[in-house]
Amino acid sequence: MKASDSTRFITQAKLPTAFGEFVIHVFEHHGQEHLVLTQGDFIGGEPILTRVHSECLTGDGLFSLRCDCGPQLAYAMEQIAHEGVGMVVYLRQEGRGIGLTEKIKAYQLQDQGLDTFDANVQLGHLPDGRSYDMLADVFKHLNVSKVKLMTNNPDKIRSIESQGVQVVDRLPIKVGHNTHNKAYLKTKKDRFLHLD
Ligand SMILES: Nc1nc2c(ncn2[C@@H]2O[C@H](COP(=O)(O)OP(=O)(O)OP(=O)(O)O)[C@@H](O)[C@H]2O)c(=O)[nH]1
Ligand SMILES: [Zn+2]
Repeated sequence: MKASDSTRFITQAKLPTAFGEFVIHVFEHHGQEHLVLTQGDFIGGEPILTRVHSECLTGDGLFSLRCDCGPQLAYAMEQIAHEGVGMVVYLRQEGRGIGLTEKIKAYQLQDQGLDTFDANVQLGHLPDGRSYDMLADVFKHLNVSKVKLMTNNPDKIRSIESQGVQVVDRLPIKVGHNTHNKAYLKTKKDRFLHLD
């Protein structure tokens, strides 16, 4: 790995939240900031309850019902607080890596009848343009080698394992279903092969 490919730890601070006190860690990879919220002490070798969450400004910050991101994030933080130990890796990969403006363009195409997969393709993007390469250094910095991963996305599990981190358990995360995101969630199962 070239030095420029590595993920650098920048700083950390306390972050009191509605779900208890976390520590927020800032990392930098290719000029992009990524965040990790941790709670509790990580004991080397213990599997850590983990959510690897992709940025969704509309869902995480603006209460959008088009997706399930906001409730998934809240659920993950709640579960971590319940366990007392865990982390949310918050990757700044808005719109599955295509960015906010392109995601809203994809929404416009979905308003016209395309599904989320085809909308990305029509705009000239991969259906899912995310990469998880930055995670190896992040996990190493935090001394995490095993995770209990909250996800329905099989790609995410494979990508994380390819970074040398063992996914010892996969915990489904099924919250935030509503009438507006019914088709979106069906497409995730049918075309992105998301798990139950
Ligand atoms: N391009 C695009 N991105 C979207 C759309 N809806 C949500 N996103 C983005 O998708 C990402 C979340 O991906 P999801 O497929 O919901 O979930 P996941 O992270 O793959 O899987 P889980 O771990 O099970 O939640 C976020 O970056 C959102 O901004 C959409 O219609 N088009
Ligand atoms: Zn979302």
